[in-house]
Amino acid sequence: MIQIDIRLKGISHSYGTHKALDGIHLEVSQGELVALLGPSGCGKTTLLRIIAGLIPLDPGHGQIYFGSEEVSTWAPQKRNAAMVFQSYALFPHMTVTENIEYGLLMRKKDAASRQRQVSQIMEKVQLTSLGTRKIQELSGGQQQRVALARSLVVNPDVLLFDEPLSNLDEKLRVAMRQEIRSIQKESGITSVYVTHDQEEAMAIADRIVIMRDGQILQTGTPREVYEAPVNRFVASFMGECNFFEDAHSVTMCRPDTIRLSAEGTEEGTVTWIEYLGSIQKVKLVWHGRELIAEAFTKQVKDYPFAVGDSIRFDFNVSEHIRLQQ
Ligand SMILES: Nc1ncnc2c1ncn2[C@@H]1O[C@H](COP(=O)(O)OP(=O)(O)OP(=O)(O)O)[C@@H](O)[C@H]1O
Repeated sequence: MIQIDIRLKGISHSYGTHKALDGIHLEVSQGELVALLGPSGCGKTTLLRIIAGLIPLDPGHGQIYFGSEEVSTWAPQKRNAAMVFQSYALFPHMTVTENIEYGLLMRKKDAASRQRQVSQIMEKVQLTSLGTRKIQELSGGQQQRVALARSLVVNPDVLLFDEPLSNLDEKLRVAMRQEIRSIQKESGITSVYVTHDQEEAMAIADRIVIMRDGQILQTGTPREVYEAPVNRFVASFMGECNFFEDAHSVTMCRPDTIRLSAEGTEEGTVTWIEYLGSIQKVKLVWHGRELIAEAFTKQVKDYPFAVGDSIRFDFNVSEHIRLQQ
């Protein structure tokens, strides 16, 4: 297959007077999966729909390239991009096979190649045994798999995911995101994946794009945006943090870098404990300010504490991350 990259240059979009996207520059490499992550209303869906061609790009509001082709004004069908939605958008009265075959029929493929391509894809997403079932006879996870198969079968150059897992329960979401990740890697289709779930983005993406108010704040690998966030917003969006501020700078540390131990040189008072199985979250007051720490439950067994106790801990200031204000 031919792998293509996606390049977005200076994309802007307004709904009436509201500027939903403001000069977005982004490159997605061949075979890469990039997640667009940000709070509700930051412009993720608008950007995805512009890439798909479902929202036309106004003249002078940027350019979109798929490989060496500028596709900015192309109709959605011509772009050969497939979308996977949270609402599945399947035909309920048709069988699994018919749903998957639909895109090939529209492209006027002959019966033999339709059958071959449909059965290959059904095997890949483990639907072979469910081919004759109607959509309403499937679970949410199985329906999502049909949606994925239906997108893959037409051999798209680009896969666009719009919060595909948000209708599923937690366990299924985790299983499906691993499946999507491995199918995407195996097929090597350049992909953009919209989510507002930071953990999902970290698990699935090669790189994460953090957006706010129609702009990109940071782009990086999951590790980069978690461990080296550029500012407070990105730091907080990627996980809990303790901020330290003086007149000249802001630094932060993640809760797991505060080490609770009887030998610790600092001392605080425990105000709150959240038991989460293998780890426990602990709030403590230290020199009049609140810190959030995290400890492995097996370590807590060696150094037990309760709310109201005085607790010892260490944190290494040299490990703190310096932020732009
Ligand atoms: N059709 C529309 N008409 C007017 N405003 C819109 C329209 N669609 C989206 N918006 C506004 O544009 C901004 C960006 O919306 P968009 O749907 O792209 O955000 P999002 O990051 O995908 O949010 P969510 O996570 O809630 O889906 C929001 O402020 C939204 O209210």
